[in-house]
This record gives sequence, structure tokens and C-alpha cells, in this order.
Amino acid sequence: MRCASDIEARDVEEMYINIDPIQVGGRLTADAMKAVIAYADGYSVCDNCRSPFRLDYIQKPPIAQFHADLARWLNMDAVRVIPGARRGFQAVASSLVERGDPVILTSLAHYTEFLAIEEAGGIPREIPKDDSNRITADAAAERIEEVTREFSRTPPLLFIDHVDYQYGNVHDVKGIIKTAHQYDIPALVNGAYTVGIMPVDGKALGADFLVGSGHKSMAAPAPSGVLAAAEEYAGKVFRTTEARGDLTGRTFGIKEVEMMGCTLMGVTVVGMMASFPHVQERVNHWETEVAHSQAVVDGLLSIEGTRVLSEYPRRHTLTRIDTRESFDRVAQQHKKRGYFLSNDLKKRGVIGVIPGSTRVWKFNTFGLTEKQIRHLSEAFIAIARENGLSIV
Ligand SMILES: Cc1ncc(COP(=O)(O)O)c(C=O)c1O
Repeated sequence: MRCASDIEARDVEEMYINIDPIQVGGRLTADAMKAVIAYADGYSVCDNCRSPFRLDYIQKPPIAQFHADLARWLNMDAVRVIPGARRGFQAVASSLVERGDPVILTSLAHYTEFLAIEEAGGIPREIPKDDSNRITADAAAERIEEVTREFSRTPPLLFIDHVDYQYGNVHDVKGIIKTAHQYDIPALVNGAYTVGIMPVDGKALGADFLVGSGHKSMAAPAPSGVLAAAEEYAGKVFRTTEARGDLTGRTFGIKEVEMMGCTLMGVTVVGMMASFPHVQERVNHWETEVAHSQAVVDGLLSIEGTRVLSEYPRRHTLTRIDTRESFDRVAQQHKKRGYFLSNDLKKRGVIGVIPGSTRVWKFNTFGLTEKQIRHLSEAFIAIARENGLSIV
């Protein structure tokens, strides 16, 4: 139950344009809000759990169908809903990595990938980014060769972030996976910033595993996410207790080991399901989202001294910007110091910039309307002008 002050905080947020870099793809749809209320009890989806006793077989509400639809939509062979992308990394690392194995990820990988590797006893080795903050297939090949020499064995897994959380850059996932496959290394695609906001085709990318985050990019309640696998690896990551022939004593039939028996229950799964038709529809407007992102970045770049650190032109809505030579110069003289920017933005109806961030920071324009995009761009320019910065 939300307390009164939380509800107030939420209502205030709904009156603003929120450009928080990590929140925008996760905001619930009205249908998800309704579903959350209807299914608030923890076991609410389990009333019709009949043999086989596993959550992803439940017909009413149509959780089984949701799994099939998700797999088709992602173009992957098998799918489970999970409590956050990180649990997908954990399940895959735990299934494929042995103690002491090197595991490849990148210098732009999310920390939860490191944790998954560490928990499995693996040793992370990073592919470095290039000067334009991109991960390339050539750099992947070079690193795989080095690591294989260092450990005298091939890494059992490679993680690649489809779009990274630092720059919002779109990496050559297809090329990197092709390279990994040349060394017989399966690849996990971290789609935390792609699945649910832009079209993603797992088979076209060559993904062995594809992971998404519900609360980050699928308009779903936290903690939620999706783990999809290609046929070749589905039996391994979704192995059941009965698959092991050597166990004696009690076993638990079709309960999946990595999923701890059953996956998402109640609010999280029905919230995801209720938003799914909207999510499927919204990815079709990705080009418009990118054009919006570009318009705001261009507005910011018209302010003298501002630099974009993400790839340009933009191919995503998450952008890293350097305003040390623009807004931060103002901040040095301003009575509110570094807080002036978030303060002035809030007066103009914009929230989501961390108070005090006037140096290097990130924002995300996903989901804003044309009018909001114009307003946002004009707000940045107006604040710059009012504080003596020139517009070029
Ligand atoms: C790139 C990236 N990957 C993975 C995660 C973890 O996602 P989740 O919170 O769904 O476990 C996050 C966010 O925290 C992220 O930004």
C-alpha cells in the first residue's frame, strides 16, 4: 500500500517532464496500474495453477500465452520472466561458468554482470572501448585471443550490452557475437536499454541469451525482467530438478533450478503482461524517439561550450553530455552554485537531472511528446541565455 506522501510525490512527478536517465522506459502504463491493484496479493496468479505446477504453465491469467508471445516477439526459442535483468545474468553465469573460468564482458558493462560472474566463481576480463566509446568486433577478437592465452582455455561466456548505460551508444552486437561464435563462445545480450523501447530481434543478432529489464524498459513494476534463450542453451539454463539422473532422495520434478522453482508472481508478472501490448506497439515508433533525442541534443549543442560525449548523430534516447564549459561555468558564479540548473529546470517543469549535476551528466528523452521535446530544448536554451551563455 502506498502511503499518502508517496502518492503525493507521484502526483507531482506526473505534472513534470521527467528526463531521469534510468526511469523513463519503466514507467507503468495505466493498464499496468490497474492490473497491479487487481493482483496485489502475492499469490493472486496462483489460484489456477494446475498440473504441471509451474508458473509459466498457468493459463488464467494467461501467463503461459504471455511466455509464448514474448518468445515470438523477441525472436528467441524459450523465455522466462525473472526478477530483474541481473537475475538473468546470474542464471546464465551459474549455468555456464565454472570456478576459475575467464568470462568476457566490456569496459561499458553494467556492474551486475560482474556480480553474476563473481558469484559463479568466474574471472571477468573486459574488452576495452575505443576512442569513440564503442565496443568493436575487432577489439572483442583481440581480447578473446589474449584471455584464451592467459588462461589456456576458451571463455565459456561473453556478455555484451546492446546499448550501454554510460553513453547510450548502440554497439555492433551482431559483429561481436559473430566473433564470439568463431571461438565457440556463447553470447548474452544485455538488452536492459533496448528490449521494450526499440525493436530487438534475438536471432538476427545471433544471441544465445537475451536479457531485458521490466522496470527499466518494459513499463513494468520492479523487480521484473525477461531471460530468453536459444534452443541450444534453453535446456541448460532452464534445467529442471528431474533432468539430473544422479540425485537420490527428494526431487521436485519440473521445477527449474535457476528459476528457484517459480518465477515472477502477482503484481510484477501481471504488470508486465498488462503493459505488453503497449510495449509491442511503442517500439514501432523508435525512429521518432531517436529524432526527438537528436533534437534535444542539437538544442544543447547550440549552447556555447556544451559537448556531447555519446555517439553523434544519436541512435538512442539516453545521452551523456559535458557541460563543464557551459552550465558549470555559470554554476561557479551563481548563488545556488551547481544546484541552479536542476532548480531552473524544475521551475520550467523539467525534473530528473540530479541536483548539483552541471558537469558531466546523462538524460533520457524516451516517451516524451513532440511538444514536450520542444519545451525541453527551449528550456535549456532559455536557461543558458538568461545566465549569459551565447547560443551559436
Ligand atoms: C545496463 C544495465 N544492465 C542491467 C541492469 C540491471 O537491471 P535490473 O535492475 O533489471 O536487474 C541495469 C540497471 O540497473 C542497467 O543499466
